[in-house]
Amino acid sequence: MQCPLLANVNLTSPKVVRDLLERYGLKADKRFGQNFLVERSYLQQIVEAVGLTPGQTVVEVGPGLGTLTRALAEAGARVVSIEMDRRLEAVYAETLAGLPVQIIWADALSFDWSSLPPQSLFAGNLPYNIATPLITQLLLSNRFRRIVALVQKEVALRMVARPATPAYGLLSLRVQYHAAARRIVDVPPGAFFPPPKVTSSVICLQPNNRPDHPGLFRLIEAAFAQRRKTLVNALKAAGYPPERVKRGLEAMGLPDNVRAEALGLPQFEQMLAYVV
Ligand SMILES: C[S@@+](CC[C@H](N)C(=O)[O-])C[C@H]1O[C@@H](n2cnc3c(N)ncnc32)[C@H](O)[C@@H]1O
Repeated sequence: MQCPLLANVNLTSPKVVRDLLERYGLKADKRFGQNFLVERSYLQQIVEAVGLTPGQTVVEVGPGLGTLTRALAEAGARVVSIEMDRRLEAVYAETLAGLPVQIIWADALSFDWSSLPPQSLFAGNLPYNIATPLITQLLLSNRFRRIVALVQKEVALRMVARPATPAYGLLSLRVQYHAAARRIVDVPPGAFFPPPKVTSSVICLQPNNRPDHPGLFRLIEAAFAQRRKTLVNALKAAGYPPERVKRGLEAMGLPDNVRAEALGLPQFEQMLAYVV
C-alpha cells in the first residue's frame, strides 16, 4: 500500500536519489540526459525565478524523479509535467504522491504548445540535447509569460550573447527577438546526480509574444550558416543578391567585408528591407 508520508522523500540528497534508483532497479539513462538535480539552493532559485502565485499552472519538461516538480507543487503550483521515460511511472507513485501533478507521457519536442493557454509559466531542468530546439519552440508558440530553464552553460551564453562575441549567433537573435533573457546562476556538475561533464546555467526568459518573422530568420540563418565568410558571400551563397546586400551595408555605414556577427537585430531587420 502506498503511504502518503513517502511523498516527503528528500530528493535533494544524492544518497536518497541513489537508493531510490536502486530500489526501482533504474539507472540514469544518458540517452534521456538524466542528470538529477540534488542541490536544494539551485532548486529554490529556479522556483523563485518562475515567480508563481499559488494555484497557477506551471508546465514542466523532464520531471525525472520529480525533484523540481515537487518543489513547484510545494510552492503552490499545479504542475503539468511532460516526461518521455515511462520507466519513471512507478517512482512518481512515491515521489509525487498526493501532489497536484499531471504527467503527460510524450516527447516534449512533439508536444502541441498551442494547446496551452496564453501567459503560461514554464520550468524545466532540460536534457542538454533538446534544450535549443525546445526553447525555440516555446518562444515561437507565444504561449508563455515566463520560461525558466536549466541548460548547458554554453547554450545559456549563446542565448544572452551580444554582437561581435564568439557565442553570438542565430540562437542569440532568436531569443533577443522574442524575449528579455537573463542568466540567473551557474550550476556546477556536482549539483547533479550523476554529475554531467559540463557546467549548467539557469536562464529566465520573459517573452514579448511578438509574432514570428520567418523572412527575417531565413536571412539570419543564411548569414550565420557560414559565419567565417563575409556577410555578402554568406548571403550570396543562399541566393540573396550581393549588390543589394552591399547597398544595405553602405546605408548602415558598414564595410563590404563585415561578417554576420557584427550585426545586431535592428541591422538584420534593416538589411531585410534591402534584400527582399
Ligand atoms: C536533466 S533530467 C531532469 C530531471 C529533473 N527535472 C531534475 O531536475 O532532477 C531531464 C529529464 O528529461 C527527460 N527527457 C529527456 N528527453 C525528453 C523529451 N524529449 N521529452 C520529455 N522529457 C524528456 C528525461 O527522461 C529526464 O527525466
